[in-house]
This record gives sequence, structure tokens and C-alpha cells, in this order.
Amino acid sequence: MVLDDLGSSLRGTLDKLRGKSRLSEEDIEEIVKEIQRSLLSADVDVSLVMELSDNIKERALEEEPPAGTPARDFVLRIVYEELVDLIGESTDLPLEEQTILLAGLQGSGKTTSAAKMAWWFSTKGLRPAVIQTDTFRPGAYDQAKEMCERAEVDFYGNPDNDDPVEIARNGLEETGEADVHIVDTAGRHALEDDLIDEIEQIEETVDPDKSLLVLDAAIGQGAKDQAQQFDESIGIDGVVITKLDGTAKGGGALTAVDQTDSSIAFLGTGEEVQDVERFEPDGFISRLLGMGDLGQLAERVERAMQQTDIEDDEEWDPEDMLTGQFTLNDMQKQMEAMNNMGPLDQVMDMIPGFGGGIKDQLPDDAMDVTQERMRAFSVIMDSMTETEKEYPKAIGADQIERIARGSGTSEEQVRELLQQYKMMERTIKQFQGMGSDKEMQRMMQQMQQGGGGGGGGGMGGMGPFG
Ligand SMILES: Nc1nc2c(ncn2[C@@H]2O[C@H](COP(=O)(O)OP(=O)(O)OP(=O)(O)O)[C@@H](O)[C@H]2O)c(=O)[nH]1
Repeated sequence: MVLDDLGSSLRGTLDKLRGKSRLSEEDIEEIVKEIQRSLLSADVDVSLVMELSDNIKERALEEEPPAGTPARDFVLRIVYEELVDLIGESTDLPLEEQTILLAGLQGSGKTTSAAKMAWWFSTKGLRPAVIQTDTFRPGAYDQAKEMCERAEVDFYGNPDNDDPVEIARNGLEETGEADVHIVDTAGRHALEDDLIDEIEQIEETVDPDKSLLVLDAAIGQGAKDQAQQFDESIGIDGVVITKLDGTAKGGGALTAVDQTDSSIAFLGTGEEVQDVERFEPDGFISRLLGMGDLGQLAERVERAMQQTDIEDDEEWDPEDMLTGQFTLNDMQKQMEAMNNMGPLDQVMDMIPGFGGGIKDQLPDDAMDVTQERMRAFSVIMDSMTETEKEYPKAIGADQIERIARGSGTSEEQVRELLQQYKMMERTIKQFQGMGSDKEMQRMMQQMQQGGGGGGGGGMGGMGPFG
């Protein structure tokens, strides 16, 4: 993930400050060096890195920490605010009628992002349409059409026409009923003149409200030139960073945002249409620093609930799980829901306190919710009595033998299920305790009081801790 290294190395450095009430100049030097090292190795432009680290240093040295604030919290707040300031606000995209033009080099993820964004707008109650003008890459038409079908959004393209400008014009007319028009364009290996000519003509024809540059998170220093040229020809309002699920460093994309004086609009985190997030700087930086992102988490949970249909299950209330007893029935529902939420690694990063700390301490398979395991578990559970499912702790050796026989599985598999239950129960307990995590609460309060500093005033999306 973008700047992942910054998150973990910074957390390590900050942890060394635990228990300290004052920062020495050496402490600050060390933190600033760590930040510089991480950002530079993530391909962030040198001048940007210097600017950021100078600001952090200056503030940490000059500002007086509020009375009683531990040094770690104080410096964390400064780093948080400066990072939010560097990355800036999210690209303004009101939920209303609009035309969005996507630009970018070949393979950056434009077609995929067009369908993902359309899906995202559809979840907000709008009617989006994707217009595919890529006549350059064979297969672009089919790919876009198929993805739009999966996203259940309107689509226009014409494989028999090789004039992208005409396709764009016809597309706008043909999809007149849609509110949000997303125009996908062709890419090239490099910024050739014909690509620039073509996109300028399309831009003139569709007159977009927003032009977004799609960048692969793996792009390094080349991002700067690319961003500049696209900006000069069509004007870039925002950036979509794709493939953040990979090992990409992402720093180049941040440099492009700075170069075009724009902002980040969306993040792509996988190959499926649902693998998209609207960029929210507060949550993004919080996640980066291991402080969780409750806004994104809530959205994913809501989506997963809809897919799992647990809202319709009158017998099961997820709230119970967070407040009271955690049963095997809860575990089964929980596994289904989690499976729908997306990769657990990403989900855990959004939970305050899980990101850097607890998650790393969990055994690798603590939350392994693959379909296969789920199927095996539900077969085993079918052979249990209701009482056993409600009080799994009372299941002894005799019952294990009976359940294994009844379900046609082995005793070892039944034990594995009970083991999994125990691990999940422990995790849920930690989650239950989170609302009263004193340190977390205090830190959040301080961040909110802190305000100022160009950070957009604290943790907007972290409601429960306010
Ligand atoms: N893992 C991952 N893969 C992605 C993501 N976004 C796009 N891809 C993949 O990247 C490849 C290129 O994506 P496209 O959407 O075809 O790129 P494009 O910019 O439209 O390419 P051209 O039409 O050739 O200009 C495809 O294999 C996508 O599945 C992402 O967020 N994560």
C-alpha cells in the first residue's frame, strides 16, 4: 500500500517515545530522518520531502505541547496534520449531474477505474454511464462493456467506429438518461503527440466538469512529467491512484498531485468493480499511521451487510456480538460478512488500534475466512445442537467425537473450528474493549482540540471517539 513503509517505520520510531513527556532535539531529528527516509524510498519528490520534514521539525521544536500531553501524541498530531496538508483535500465531486473525463497512459487502469467509479456513483443513488472511446487497444471495448455489466451501469461504445471523438459525442447523446457520464479514453505507451491531440479533441467535445488523471501506484519519478503534460493539455482536476493493493510505493502519484496542484479523487485497491474507495485524507492518513479509518470501515460493513442479507435475518443482530456473548452462530454470520467486506488485511487497517499493533500480533490464520473453510465449518455446525452453538465452550471430547461422526468430518476438523472460534472470540473481545481504550480516546480528543495547522481540523471521520 502507498507509503506503507512510512506507517510502520514511523510507528516504530514513535513507540520509542512512549512514556516521555518532553521531546529532545535528538528525538525530533530521529523522527524527521525516519520520515525523510520512508518518503524518499517511496519515490516522493525530494523537494516535497524536504518541505514536509522542515515543517514537522519547525513545529515540533517551536510549538509548546499542551499540558499533560505525552510527547508521542504531540508529535503524532503534528505529523498527522502535516501529512493531511501535503496530500490535501479529496477532489471535490458533488453527487450531481456531471461529466468526468479520464486520462492516462496505457495500462494505468483507466478502463477499470471508469467502471469502478460508475459503480461507486451508483451506490450513491445516481445513474452513471461509461462511454468507451478507446479505439486504440483491441479488447478495450469488450473489457469496458463486461465490467459495466458487472457494475450494473449504463455503457456506450462502438467497436465499428474508429473515431474516438465521434464516439464520445454519440455516447453523450445515447446515454442522455444518465446523470454522471464517465468518459474513458485510450492510452499509449508514452505521451505521444497523437495521444495528446486526441484527448484534447475529446475534451473539447465532451466539455467535462472534471478531468482526472489515472496513475498506477507503481509509477515513480516519471509521474511528474506525465502529470505536467496532461495538465497543460486538458487541465487536471484530480488523480485516481490504482493498484494500491500491490506492493507499489505510491510516492510518484503523490508527486503528481503536487505537480498539478490537484488532489486525489479515488483509490483503486483491486481488480473487481467494487475495489474502489473515495479518497478521504483524514481516514487515509489515520490508516497510514495505524490509527484506523472508521469512515471507510462503516461503509464496507454496510455494503457487506447488504450482500450477506443479515439485515433480513431477524434472529441475528450484529450489535449483540459487540456487546454480549459471542456464539458459533455469530461466528458463522461474521465470517460470511467479512468474506464480503474484502481482504481482511485492508479491513483491519481501518479499525482504530488494529492497524499497526494488534493485527501484527494475531496468528496468520486468525481470521482466515476462505469459502472452503466456511463450507467445512457449516457442515460441522449442522451436526451441533443449538445449545452447543450457543455455548461452544461446553463442548467436550465426547461431543467432538459425535459431531465429527455426524458431519462426516474428523475430530481434528471439529477442534480446528473450536480453535477458530476461540481466536475470533478473543479478537471480538479486543474490539469490544476498544470504545474504552483510554489512550486512544485521549489521543483523539487532543487531535480534535489541536485544530489549526492546516489539517482540516482533526479527525472528522472518527465520530465515536469525539
Ligand atoms: N490489482 C489491481 N489491478 C488493477 C487495478 N486497476 C486496474 N488493474 C489492472 O490493470 C490492468 C490495466 O487496467 P486497464 O483498466 O485495462 O488500464 P487502461 O488504462 O484502461 O489501459 P489502456 O486501455 O491500454 O490504456 C488490468 O489488468 C486491470 O485489471 C487495481 O486497483 N488493482
